[in-house]
Amino acid sequence: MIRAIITDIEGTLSGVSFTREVLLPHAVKHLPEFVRTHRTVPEVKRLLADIRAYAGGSLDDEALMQRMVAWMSADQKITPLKALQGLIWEEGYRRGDFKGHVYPDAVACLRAWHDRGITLHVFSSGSVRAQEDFLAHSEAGDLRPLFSGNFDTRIGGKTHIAAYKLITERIGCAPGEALFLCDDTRELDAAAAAGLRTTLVQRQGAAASGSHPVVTDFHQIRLEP
Ligand SMILES: CSCCC(=O)C(=O)COP(=O)(O)O
Ligand SMILES: [Mg+2]
Repeated sequence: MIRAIITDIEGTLSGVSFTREVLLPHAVKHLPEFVRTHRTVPEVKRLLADIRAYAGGSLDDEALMQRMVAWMSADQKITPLKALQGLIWEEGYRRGDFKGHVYPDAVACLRAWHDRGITLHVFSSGSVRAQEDFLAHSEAGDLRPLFSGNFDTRIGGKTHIAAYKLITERIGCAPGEALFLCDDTRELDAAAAAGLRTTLVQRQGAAASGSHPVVTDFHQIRLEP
């Protein structure tokens, strides 16, 4: 029996184009000004130091800025970079520059599963803070009350089996009682290896499936074995 559902965001609950065409360009555009005005804020200072270390440690400020822009433009999922993006997006959501895109079928099913007593969780490369802002400012309103927990790559990489074991431990269910919904087969493979049930969400209806059940819409998701 499924007691917990864990969902990815980009490509699953939300369109890839929202990240690529709205969020990432926003972060790239506002990065220089954000760094200039926040570089002494302890959290930002620590994230910049972590990103510089990830880049090899030797880049000067200008080179680091160029590297961050290149990584963001390529949607690189680097944990401290994702955390920095989350801080930049927070201001964008607050100003009303955009709302989080969510597929209506996903919202309807999440509400129904929540009403049935299934707990809902997010596991995304976006930082927990970015996830919460996305849910709070979604096109369908504030979705945070539906969710019992959020996880980002600080718990482990999304292709790492250990991350899924830790998540189910934190949720307090057996791996086999959790269903992971995602658009990335490598992430689903890791979840399945950890013992979770899995479903591949292919919003574009593409062909590749492998060993995971495939849906194009949340209404097609089966919770029964
Ligand atoms: C709310 S996070 C915005 C999307 C994002 O930046 C991201 O990296 C999502 O990746 P996912 O793991 O959800 O595919
Ligand atoms: Mg995804």
